[in-house]
Amino acid sequence: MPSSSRSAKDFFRPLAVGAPTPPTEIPARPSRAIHFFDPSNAKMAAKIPQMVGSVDVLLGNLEDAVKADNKEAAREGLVKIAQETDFGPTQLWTRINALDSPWVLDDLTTLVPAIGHKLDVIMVPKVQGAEDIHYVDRLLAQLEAKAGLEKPILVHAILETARGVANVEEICGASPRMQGLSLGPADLAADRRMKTTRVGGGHPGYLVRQDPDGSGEEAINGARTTYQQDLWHYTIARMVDACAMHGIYPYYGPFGDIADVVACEDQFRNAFLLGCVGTWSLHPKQIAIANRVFSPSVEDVTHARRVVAAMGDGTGAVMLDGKMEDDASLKQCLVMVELAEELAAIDPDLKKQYDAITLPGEDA
Ligand SMILES: CC(=O)SCCNC(=O)CCNC(=O)[C@H](O)C(C)(C)COP(=O)(O)OP(=O)(O)OC[C@H]1O[C@@H](n2cnc3c(N)ncnc32)[C@H](O)[C@@H]1OP(=O)(O)O
Ligand SMILES: CC(=O)C(=O)O
Ligand SMILES: [Mg+2]
Repeated sequence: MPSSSRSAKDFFRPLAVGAPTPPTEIPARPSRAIHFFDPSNAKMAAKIPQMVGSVDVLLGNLEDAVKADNKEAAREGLVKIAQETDFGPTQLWTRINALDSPWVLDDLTTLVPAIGHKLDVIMVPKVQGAEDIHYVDRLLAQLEAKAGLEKPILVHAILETARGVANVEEICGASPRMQGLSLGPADLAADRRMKTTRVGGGHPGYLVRQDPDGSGEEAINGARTTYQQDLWHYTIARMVDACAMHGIYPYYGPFGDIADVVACEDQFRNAFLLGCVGTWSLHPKQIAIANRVFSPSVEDVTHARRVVAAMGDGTGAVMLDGKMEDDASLKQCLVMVELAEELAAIDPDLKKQYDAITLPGEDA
């Protein structure tokens, strides 16, 4: 049951007369990389039409990282790009300004009538609780009705305040428009008064240390292995559970150390393994990393297909390569197989790789 003040029978009714009916299910559209661009930055904006087809989501950012003096130019720039570009299979998203900012009302009242028919998802920053989603939900319905839109615009919330994290389940269930959540590690760190100064990623001081080999000062000061820990594990795990419970999609967020492609890939992979479907890309070079990490490897798809084949009707237990497989490992393998199929449908390179897989006993 959605955590909404609306009754179950009203939950999927439009919130304004003439607005499109909200979805009862959120489609699983590939969104491995949500690529951010500043529509007020002429150099960046000029690159966007050429990026169509090479990235799953293009997101015109209007909030943080856009200078206050450029807020209007960013909004107008996004309208122009959206009107002039055929996005084909690539989704178009935007991140509006925060609900307590002086810009957000103009963001919504400009974008929905001008390009609402092209906008797939509106990302709302600094969401604190269901009340923020209810506000956006009603306003979007009114604007959609006025603009005569036929497809409802979906809503994505950024988890970047302590209150937002505490209310994560009610945020996910606040509206049938809810498409997903992203982690906002920079604002969240500030709001929690964490002692980091980075945009996402780890910290060398957040670690565990091997016990001393013996007792006394010499042992304590001796060589002891340390392991850096993931600062974001708890929040990502909460986000994944809340999203799964509500049938919506979790994403990692930004990785600000653009030069450190290795740690970026690790952070993305941790999120992928924990259940996230995608991440943000802040710079063109992060797109390839995200696409690689959030597409199951050929080895994983091969193994998953072998388990599916070995499990026959899907019940019972079998041994494969010395390991027990049963109904539950089959379900995990089906997650991989289905994701591979969804991605192959939009990514010809991946399709070629997955199509080339042959299982033992099959003809090559
Ligand atoms: C905490 C948060 O809220 S995170 C989300 C908000 N932040 C963002 O959206 C940041 C988006 N990204 C950016 O602003 C930029 O990538 C920066 C500032 C990080 C780096 O920008 P630059 O110093 O220009 O990077 P760099 O010199 O490597 O850029 C290479 C080229 O790629 C272009 N480019 C850089 N970032 C992007 C982008 N996100 N989209 C498209 N093109 C881009 C540059 O314009 C440049 O073009 P050129 O070769 O024609 O000169
Ligand atoms: C993603 C974001 O907005 C943040 O980390 O603050
Ligand atoms: Mg933020």
